[in-house]
Amino acid sequence: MRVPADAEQIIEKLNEHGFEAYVVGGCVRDSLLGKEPEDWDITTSAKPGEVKAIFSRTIDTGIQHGTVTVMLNRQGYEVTTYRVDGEYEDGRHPKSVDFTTSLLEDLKRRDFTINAMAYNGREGLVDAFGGMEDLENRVIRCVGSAVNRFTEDALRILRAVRFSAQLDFRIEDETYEAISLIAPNLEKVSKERIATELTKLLLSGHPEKMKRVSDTGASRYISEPFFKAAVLSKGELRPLGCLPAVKYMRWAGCLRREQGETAADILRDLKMDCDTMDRVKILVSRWRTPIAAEKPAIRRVMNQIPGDLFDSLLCFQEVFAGEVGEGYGETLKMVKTLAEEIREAGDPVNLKELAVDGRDLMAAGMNPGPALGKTLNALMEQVLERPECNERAYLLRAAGLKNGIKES
Ligand SMILES: Nc1ccn([C@@H]2O[C@H](COP(=O)(O)OP(=O)(O)OP(=O)(O)O)[C@@H](O)[C@H]2O)c(=O)n1
Repeated sequence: MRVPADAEQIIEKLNEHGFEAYVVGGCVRDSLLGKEPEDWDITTSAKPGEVKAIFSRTIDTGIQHGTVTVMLNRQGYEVTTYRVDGEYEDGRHPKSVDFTTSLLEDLKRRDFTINAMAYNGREGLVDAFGGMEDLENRVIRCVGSAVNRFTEDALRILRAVRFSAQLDFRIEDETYEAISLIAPNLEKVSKERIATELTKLLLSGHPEKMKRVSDTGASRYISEPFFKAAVLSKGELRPLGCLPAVKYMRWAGCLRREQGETAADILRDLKMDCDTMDRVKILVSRWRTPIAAEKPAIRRVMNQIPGDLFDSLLCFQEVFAGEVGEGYGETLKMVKTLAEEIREAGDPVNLKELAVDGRDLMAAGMNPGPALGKTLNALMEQVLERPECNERAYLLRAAGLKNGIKES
């Protein structure tokens, strides 16, 4: 396994001071799968205070959970003391923590065999629970008793489905059975943690595995409104994988049968960020409406939604073209070509690009107030229809104002 030089250095330094240290968890799993790990976590026999005494630059990112971040070459490495923990309170950290002096004890309390391997240059791979075999057989299996692992942290139920979707692994029988049994505990897990897992699942290569969550009955304890609204039939979920792996696109795909407002409410309940919520709302409320293959109609849509969302909308409609209407795929091709031409020509599609603004109208004699906004919108409407009208003198005349007052 190729461990980055910085992580090696941290392990060696801990060794020099008489402590054990290994890279552990997701980074070991991903390396063995030939993927580049996002971050390298280190587990050690050193207590947080001892870690801090050894390294010159550290941050107390989770000292109460035994985690100290060691900074090396502007990169942060989470160094966590061997621990055996109780309930989890967020994705990585338990509420309470008991330290242990044994690597095996630490590995034993981890969720899945594929996540319970450690490695260092001296000892090689430490794989006490058959993680490597499960990686080879493409299996998600809890370490030891699945009931116990899920009882320690019910979010692990969703993690099991999420890893099976990310890696395209099957869930081993005992683990699968324990899901239904412990699922009621999901009711106590915070919405934020749940939403993070659901997002990872939706962004995975197999978002259709979301169906697993309802098959096991776990959906009932997560978000009734979401699972009621979500398109969950396997065939209908599969196209989600054709959408770009962009958070709001995948959520919108899953909630596409809903009204925009309802979709937003569901996401609000899951404590989703506002930007995602707004984008999902726009996509969900607009995607079923076909766009006519005519430039004014296209410019109007460009005017109505934020710039970067226009392409997302077309992409979304492309994936679900059959659901928009028969033959819509062909129309969409023309829409795309015309949209390209609109952009190349630099046609004005929003108020900022209009050749007059509120100040121009006031300088030409208009009083401030709602009428001014209405006039600007009416002028915009004209320009969306005929972009060649986007000329100051023409627009002022069209607004019923005398041209040139501003200059005089
Ligand atoms: N509820 C949890 C969360 C984490 N872990 C352990 O902590 C490691 C790191 O957790 P995390 O960073 O959340 O997951 P990764 O496995 O690294 O995967 P990803 O980064 O894709 O979430 C996991 O590999 C696993 O050993 C666990 O046992 N139970």
